[in-house]
Amino acid sequence: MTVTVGVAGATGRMGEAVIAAAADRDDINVALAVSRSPGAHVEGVEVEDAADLPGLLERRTPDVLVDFTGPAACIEYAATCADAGVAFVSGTTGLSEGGFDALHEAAADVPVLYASNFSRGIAALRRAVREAVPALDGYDIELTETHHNAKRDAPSGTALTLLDDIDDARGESPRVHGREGEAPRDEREIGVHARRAGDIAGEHEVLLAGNHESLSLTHRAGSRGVFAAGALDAAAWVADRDAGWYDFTEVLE
Ligand SMILES: NC(=O)C1=CN([C@@H]2O[C@H](COP(=O)(O)OP(=O)(O)OC[C@H]3O[C@@H](n4cnc5c(N)ncnc54)[C@H](OP(=O)(O)O)[C@@H]3O)[C@@H](O)[C@H]2O)C=CC1
Ligand SMILES: O=C(O)C1=N[C@H](C(=O)O)C[C@H](O)C1
Repeated sequence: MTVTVGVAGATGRMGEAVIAAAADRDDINVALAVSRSPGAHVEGVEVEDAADLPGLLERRTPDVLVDFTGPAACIEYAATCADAGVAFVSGTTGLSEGGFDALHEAAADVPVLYASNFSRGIAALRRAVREAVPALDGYDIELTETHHNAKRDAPSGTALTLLDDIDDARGESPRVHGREGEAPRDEREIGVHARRAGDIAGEHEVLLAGNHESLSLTHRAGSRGVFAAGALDAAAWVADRDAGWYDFTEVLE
């Protein structure tokens, strides 16, 4: 079965990667691409004006809209998809709690699949973290993420997901963002460090140290292609589901 997708944020780094990845697949057809900078062509696909999204969804009838934009656009497009009966897949990060509430509202009407990271390696890292944290009770934990110099949100969405995983595994811990001054670290705190440099696609390290040993769990994305492939796998998986909230881990089961 071929799944037809629309791509929101088509002129962005991820939008371009998604359209390029779709061009290599037989199971995905890009029916529509939008951004606030229409007129461009990405892999031969014409990028249209995001302001026309409601009408474009009605005329082109994609099965799924794949969104990599910014928080405001993500919330707006989720509601537009809910009105149009189009499934919504989003990897946009930087959403507030209210933003997630808005996505959950859309999930009452259409399938919504959200992931702060669409790489399989990060899914495996999350499992490893959930296993390591209780096994290394009392060890200090520090989380470091590194991304390209144009990334807007910090810490990354993936870092926030990993912090939630750590809280689930050992109870809520205070988060210390960067560190300066003279006080030693609190034994329960988690240091969170966000680095921005060059064109790094995305790196996350969870460091656990104590008892004269340390364990470093690290994931490095080699290119955005890895996220694009995961997002398209998610689009293909979610296209014919019932309305509801879905997670990338379900795609991988
Ligand atoms: N979950 C995952 O696996 C991944 C998630 N991401 C996340 O995806 C998002 C996009 O990242 P990236 O592609 O690097 O960002 P870019 O800035 O390169 O691209 C963003 C795109 O979204 C459009 N856009 C932004 N805001 C709006 C808006 N309000 N209305 C309409 N269009 C808008 C931009 O259009 P315009 O040209 O008009 O500005 C642009 O096309 C980020 O939140 C990032 O963290 C990134 C990689 C992987
Ligand atoms: O903006 C990016 O580039 C990325 N954003 C996501 C995040 O915030 O975790 C995922 C990935 O690390 C790349």
